[in-house]
Amino acid sequence: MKLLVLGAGAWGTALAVSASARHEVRLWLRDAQQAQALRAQRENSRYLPGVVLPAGLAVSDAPFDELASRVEAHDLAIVATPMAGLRPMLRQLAQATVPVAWLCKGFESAADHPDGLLGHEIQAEVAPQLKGGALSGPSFAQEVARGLPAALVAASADAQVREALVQAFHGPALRVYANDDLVGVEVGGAVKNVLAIATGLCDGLGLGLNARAALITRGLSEMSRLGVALGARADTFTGLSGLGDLVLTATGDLSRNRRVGLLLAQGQTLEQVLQSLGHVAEGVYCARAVVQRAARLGVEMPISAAVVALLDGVLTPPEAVAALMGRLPRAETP
Ligand SMILES: NC(=O)C1=CN([C@@H]2O[C@H](COP(=O)(O)OP(=O)(O)OC[C@H]3O[C@@H](n4cnc5c(N)ncnc54)[C@H](O)[C@@H]3O)[C@@H](O)[C@H]2O)C=CC1
Ligand SMILES: O=C(CO)COP(=O)(O)O
Repeated sequence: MKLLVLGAGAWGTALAVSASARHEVRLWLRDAQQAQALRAQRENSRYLPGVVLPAGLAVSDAPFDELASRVEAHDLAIVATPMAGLRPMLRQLAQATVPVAWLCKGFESAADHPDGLLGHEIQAEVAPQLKGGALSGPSFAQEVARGLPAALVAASADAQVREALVQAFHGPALRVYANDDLVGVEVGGAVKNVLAIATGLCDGLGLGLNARAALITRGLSEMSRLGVALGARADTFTGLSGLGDLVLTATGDLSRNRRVGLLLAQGQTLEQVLQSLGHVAEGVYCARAVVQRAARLGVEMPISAAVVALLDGVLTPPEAVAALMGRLPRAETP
């Protein structure tokens, strides 16, 4: 297959490296200088240091407005930008006839769009003809790039997109499962980032393993409630993009979202935390949209709401914990 990966952060680069073993892959960057550095060093030292780019992996810095025509020379295009770049990219690719899948996990930030849309909702607005879908699931870029085993989920309402993703990325170290519940897969990928901030905070404050297990379990419950209200299937949330990615991101120290919580617990300001990360932490940008969409649907999301209050500086870390622990007793609902 011929694959075009649009965006060379940690995850786009890792997947391009992984797929290069079996396919012809072109990795596109918007920054010509960075592209030149990748070609010269055969390494993405800014976003994925220590991983050699295979000789067969091509690096492109074609102008953004030429992407629409260039994409047609490929069998599949992967949008590997953060959520903030998805809308402009899908608008650019709106006429593409080849399948297009995105990797970003989030709701569009309330700062970028008042409705806080998921990827497939953005697509419906700006590229309704496109054959679109999402590749998600528990997968730290550094491990996938090193060829360690992982399992992903290829989600789309369109079987052609699911099949293209499986054909492109399923291999000896990556299992790719198909799922037609795109809403559920996207909600799982988005909400787990917000919950990972909460779990990082919990661990950073030294609240113990019991508290962490409670947060993950009740977090999964609020993720599923929102997803089902948005039209997802409940069982998607016990799958790779729900429970799977929640466990990985909430407990794995490679997670940038978890790190946000850990560093806030140490007393750093959000600005200091974001400066030190050097990568995107989508939970920071979409937490407010998660809570606002939930509120419009009458869905209670107390953990996510506490994260928003923390990020806004309305509550300190101990106050956020007190707000959650001080809630009235209630029946355990899934
Ligand atoms: N790193 C990981 O292990 C995984 C990341 N993801 C998701 O993939 C998406 C990208 O994450 P990473 O590659 O890790 O991010 P990163 O922070 O490593 O790199 C971001 C890349 O996007 C580019 N970029 C930033 N803003 C942009 C914009 N507005 N338009 C176009 N390009 C833009 C940057 O130049 C950089 O190349 C995120 O939504 C993340 O949640 C999903 C699975 C695993
Ligand atoms: O989505 C991820 C793993 O599946 C990466 O999580 P972070 O963005 O928190 O690093």
